[in-house]
Amino acid sequence: MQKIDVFSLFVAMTLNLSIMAVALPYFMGRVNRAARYAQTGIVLQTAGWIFLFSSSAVERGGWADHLLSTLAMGCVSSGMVFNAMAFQIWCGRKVSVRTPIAIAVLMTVGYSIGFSNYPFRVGWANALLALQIATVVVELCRPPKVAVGRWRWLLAICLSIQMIVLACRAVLGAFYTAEFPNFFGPYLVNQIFALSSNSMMVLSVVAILLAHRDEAARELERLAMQDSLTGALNRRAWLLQSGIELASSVRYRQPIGLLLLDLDYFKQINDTHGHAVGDRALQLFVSGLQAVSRAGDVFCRYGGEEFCVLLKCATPDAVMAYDQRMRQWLAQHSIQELGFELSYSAGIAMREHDSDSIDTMLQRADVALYDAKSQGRGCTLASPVRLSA
Ligand SMILES: Nc1nc2c(ncn2[C@@H]2O[C@H](COP(=O)(O)OP(=O)(O)OP(=O)(O)O)[C@@H](O)[C@H]2O)c(=O)[nH]1
Repeated sequence: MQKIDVFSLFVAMTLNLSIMAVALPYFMGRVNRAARYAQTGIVLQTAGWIFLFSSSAVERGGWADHLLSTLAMGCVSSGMVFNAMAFQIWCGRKVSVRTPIAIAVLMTVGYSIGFSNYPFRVGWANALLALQIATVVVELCRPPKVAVGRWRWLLAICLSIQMIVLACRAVLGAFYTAEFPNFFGPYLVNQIFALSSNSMMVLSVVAILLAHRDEAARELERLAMQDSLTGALNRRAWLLQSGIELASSVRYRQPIGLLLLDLDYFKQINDTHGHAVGDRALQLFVSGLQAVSRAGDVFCRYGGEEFCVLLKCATPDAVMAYDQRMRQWLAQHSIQELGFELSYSAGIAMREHDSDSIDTMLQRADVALYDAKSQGRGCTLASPVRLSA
């Protein structure tokens, strides 16, 4: 252990961090907010270490040492804030980093004020950095809001190790100053710190790349399931989910209904008001479906200006009630938001036999919809009976 050269280990780590700080943005290309935060975190950590090295090259305790060391503390702690923001987004949470920011400010200001007192500044900086990391570890251990991979535990372990070593350095620096007079000296805790910092840095970057890959996979899945204009499920995703719901309705002997809705004279809307207004009408229609849907109702943009809703545990009356709520919602909102009345025709199909599939129900709903169009539009039919107007 005596042969381990702390200074060289930290130089190697800073060099690797610097390469990463430059290479990651270049190789990751255009990335979203979380990855940008993580990259910024790495850049700040790198800057922190460079300042720390620079401070060891100037007169010890002088103004340059004071300035460079304070900048180092500010960069390292704010780097952790950016990392914390990235981790929160990757865990599907809202960004909330008031505590890590408060600790970063408190640590940097306290460090600068107490700079001339070595035991104080070492104890203070290391203890608060350990505390800041603890808040990030706690966040990582909370159940995430989206499905995330094992990178979360990898990061939690890496950060916990860093936190323990920092806490040890805080105690040694503050209370055993004579045996621990500087950062790069050949002391056991420095050697452990240098070794763990090196390996944890490599593992943390691996975890960050894994988190980024996870997020990209989630985004691809979302794009594959969602209609990009309206945010509603697309036909493929709806068919998948509807198949499952239909099977479950057979298994538990529950009624299930399907409503196929088609906007009236939509070509005319596009021709008269322009394509952008047509797009807004589609988005408004989906807002309406969202507003009137209840738990268990699954809707999608089936294609063009056609939408489909599957209503679980719904009798024909419940499907009609849904249709009425939607017509009321449109009557209240369309003129106000679009400047004209938006109406639709619809067809209803209930599951009649255990052997019914979504396809057969869609065919029946389509026949009813065709009849509704033929009868003048703006109404809902469940073939062969006209149910509403
Ligand atoms: N703005 C916009 N228009 C779309 C989109 N998708 C399909 N359309 C248009 O929707 C129109 C559908 O026209 P039709 O099938 O004749 O339907 P319609 O005019 O509503 O006629 P009826 O259904 O019989 O009342 C076409 O002009 C399509 O170009 C879209 O994403 N945005």
